[in-house]
Amino acid sequence: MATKLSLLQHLSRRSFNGIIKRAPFSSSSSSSSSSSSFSSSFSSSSSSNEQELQRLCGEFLRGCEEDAAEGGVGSVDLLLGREIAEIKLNNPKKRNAFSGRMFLDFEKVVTQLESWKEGKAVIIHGAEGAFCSGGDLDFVAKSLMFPAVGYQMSLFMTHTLNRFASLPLISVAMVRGPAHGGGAELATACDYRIFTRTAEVRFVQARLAITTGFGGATRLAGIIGGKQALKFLCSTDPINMSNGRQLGFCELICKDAEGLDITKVWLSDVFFKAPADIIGHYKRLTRPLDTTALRQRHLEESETFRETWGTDRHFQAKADAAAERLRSAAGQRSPPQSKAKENPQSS
Ligand SMILES: CC[C@@H](C(=O)O)C(=O)SCCNC(=O)CCNC(=O)[C@H](O)C(C)(C)COP(=O)(O)OP(=O)(O)OC[C@H]1O[C@@H](n2cnc3c(N)ncnc32)[C@H](O)[C@@H]1OP(=O)(O)O
Repeated sequence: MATKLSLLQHLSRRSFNGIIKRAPFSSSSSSSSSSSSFSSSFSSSSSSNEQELQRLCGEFLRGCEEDAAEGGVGSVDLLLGREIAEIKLNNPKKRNAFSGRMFLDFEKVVTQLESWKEGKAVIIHGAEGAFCSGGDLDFVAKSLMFPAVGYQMSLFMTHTLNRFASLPLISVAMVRGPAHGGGAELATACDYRIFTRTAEVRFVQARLAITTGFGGATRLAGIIGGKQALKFLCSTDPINMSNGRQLGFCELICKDAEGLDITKVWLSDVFFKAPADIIGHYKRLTRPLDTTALRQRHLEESETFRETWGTDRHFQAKADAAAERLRSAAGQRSPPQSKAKENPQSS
């Protein structure tokens, strides 16, 4: 039912209901350089819905700026080559989890790529043996555990990944090691995925009693079909070298050390006979026919995320998962799941 409402109607009924007043990101008085650079990326927006989207994303970015100013770790680095751009997620001590600073960086990288006319492809990968372990749980715990702020994050990342997916470039996620939670969602925003032997794409959100926040469920269903997507989202089973190609999720599997080189050779062999502008035209001409329905589904995904994010059940499941990680690091068996996970009314 929520999806039938316009974003603006929906927000006025549900977003600013007091929860957001407690949320650290709710301050809307200050303006900042990166929020204004973000705003400029909505250049064609004129409707009130899009202004509202812009405002909420701006608020999320201001919170990210606070994290960066307080010494937030990690970065998203862009390396522009002759034909290929490389985006490196760089927070290796946390398996390249997204800190506030990295959300900011990622948006800036997408803005830069939007004006890169010479390029043909972009590869996204992670530093030091991991792709990305999702949101930085320290940043999440400090600043994001409110439904209204989770919603801001979800709108922001879904929109930024849609901008990324619309670049006139062939995009590839080179997945080495874990791509969990938001990291798995990131991999779905690319045109193609190349796995190394250690790749493990896992939509762990269900275990955390939340749904996907970055548009990943909609995108996964587009890649492997609704029936398979439903299984991997609910079971949290991994997509890896044993099933990735069969599912149509990844194109190739290679050794860890060769991931980047193989990806570049594959891009060049398959795509680079075409000039950059022709690649851009074909990107546009092969995009989904019904983008309105896609946007509507993404909005529904963000609204569903808000329903599940920051609830008691989410807090409990997050604590259970952390305890489980500690136990498995210590080589112990896990006890039964907590009651909170079984009872959707507990939030
Ligand atoms: C916010 C968006 C939301 C969404 O919409 O999906 C999310 O993304 S929620 C976050 C979902 N992600 C997770 O729950 C992943 C948690 N991490 C893991 O399960 C494991 O770390 C791993 C990714 C499978 C890697 O395992 P392993 O290689 O064995 O490494 P360690 O577990 O020892 O981790 C090393 C180091 O990194 C820290 N770490 C890992 N992930 C995160 C994270 N997401 N945020 C912050 N820190 C993270 C981990 O705590 C270890 O730190 P030290 O103990 O200090 O070395």
